Amino acid sequence: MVKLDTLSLKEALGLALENAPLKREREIVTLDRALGRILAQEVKVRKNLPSFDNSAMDGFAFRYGDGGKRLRIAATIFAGDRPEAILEEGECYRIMTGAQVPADADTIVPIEKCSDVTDEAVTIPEGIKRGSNLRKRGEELDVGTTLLEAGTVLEPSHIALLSSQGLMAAEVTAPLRIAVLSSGDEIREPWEEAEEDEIYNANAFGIIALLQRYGFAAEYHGRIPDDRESTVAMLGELKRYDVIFTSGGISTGEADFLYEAFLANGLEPLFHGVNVKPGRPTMMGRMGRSFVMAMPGNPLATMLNILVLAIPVLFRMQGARSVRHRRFSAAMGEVLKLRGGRSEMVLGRMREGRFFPTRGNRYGSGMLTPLAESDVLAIFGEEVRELPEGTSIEVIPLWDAVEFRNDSQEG
Ligand SMILES: Nc1nc2c(c(=O)[nH]1)N[C@H]1C(S)=C(S)[C@@H](COP(=O)(O)OP(=O)(O)OC[C@H]3O[C@@H](n4cnc5c(N)ncnc54)[C@H](O)[C@@H]3O)O[C@H]1N2
Ligand code: MOO
Repeated sequence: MVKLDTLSLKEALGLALENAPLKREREIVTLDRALGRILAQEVKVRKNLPSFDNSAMDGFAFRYGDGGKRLRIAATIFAGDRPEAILEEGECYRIMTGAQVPADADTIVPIEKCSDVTDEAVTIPEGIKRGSNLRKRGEELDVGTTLLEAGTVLEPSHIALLSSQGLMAAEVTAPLRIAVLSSGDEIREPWEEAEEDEIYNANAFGIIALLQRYGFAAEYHGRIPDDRESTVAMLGELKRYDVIFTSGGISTGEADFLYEAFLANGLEPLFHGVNVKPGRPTMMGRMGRSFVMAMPGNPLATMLNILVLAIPVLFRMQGARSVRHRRFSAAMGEVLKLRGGRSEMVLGRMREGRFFPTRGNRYGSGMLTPLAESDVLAIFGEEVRELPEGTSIEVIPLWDAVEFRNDSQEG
């Protein structure tokens, strides 16, 4: 019989992040397909932003020293014009937003701040600061500097930045190939007929959807057979996948031979057993070039451990430069007592900055409904036994649980 490890959640996550193999293959995608993909190489600035001095306002461009004077309008400059510098003494330009500012003007005042505006002349107010409303060439981005680093997870802002550089495609890491399998004699697929003593497969499609939520595509590979030999054979066929998810059959029970079947296929386990509730039997390791993540059968345990342990690892494998759980501070909305001795994941809902444990934290890891009633997750350490109302804690939003940063801290 297998004896489970008692790694802390933090140690388990650390081990997995360190040891999960990186996806090396790359591909080029057009920017309309690049959202959520991960840059495979640094992109440098190739066009200054802005690329010419221009006006931030519809108004008048003048020499700073002429503030407070009445000036003749020498020319009107529109966006797209290529104006010459033609100012004589006592003159200014009428200028539109985004239009080039000639070198002989250095300050811009919006039209609504001026007085006595006619077609020929304008009175500029006093006290306008030198350089006001002038967007200088290169002030935002300078040619040759780094625009985006390798490992950036492309957000809408990044797509806009790449487009601003005249780029229409990006080199990103190829998507991870992910297989999902389930195990258990009692499991029937949703399209099969389940007797009273059989249960429908909730995990496989829950897992696939959870992965999709975070931008990963997975294929359902079916049920693991009930006997040892065919299981060994089936796992042996999975080596073309980068990641293999299973749910169930990984605990210490008589019928839980999944672990041995992985070992028979060359699995090098990183850990089997995490000191967390729920999720105790979770196992991860490398099998050839594949990374195996065997999750517990209990549906809630599977979903929460994928969120907490698997999603950050997938981002790392996919090439993300840094990934961590997104955490918000909150206050306990009511007292919470815990058993202690094991980290505990507690589902809850937020109301006005306060955290309310779902059903007073009285539910089992075999259930699914608590997840549907919750929007955040709090994780408490092994030493925590009581959290009085008002205690400040951190919560992870369930459906937006990761963030990407430059610093290398994970959590
Ligand atoms: N002696 C011990 N027994 C158990 C321990 C332990 O440490 N010592 N851990 C318990 C914990 S915690 C969990 S979690 C379960 C996990 O066991 P397995 O990963 O081997 O999972 P199964 O026994 O196969 O299934 C558990 C439970 O989940 C249901 N299940 C499985 N797959 C699905 C699916 N695809 N869709 C819906 N439901 C599924 C299954 O019917 C069982 O009810 O072990 C405890 N026991
Ligand atoms: O820890 Mo088990 O994973 O309670 O459900």
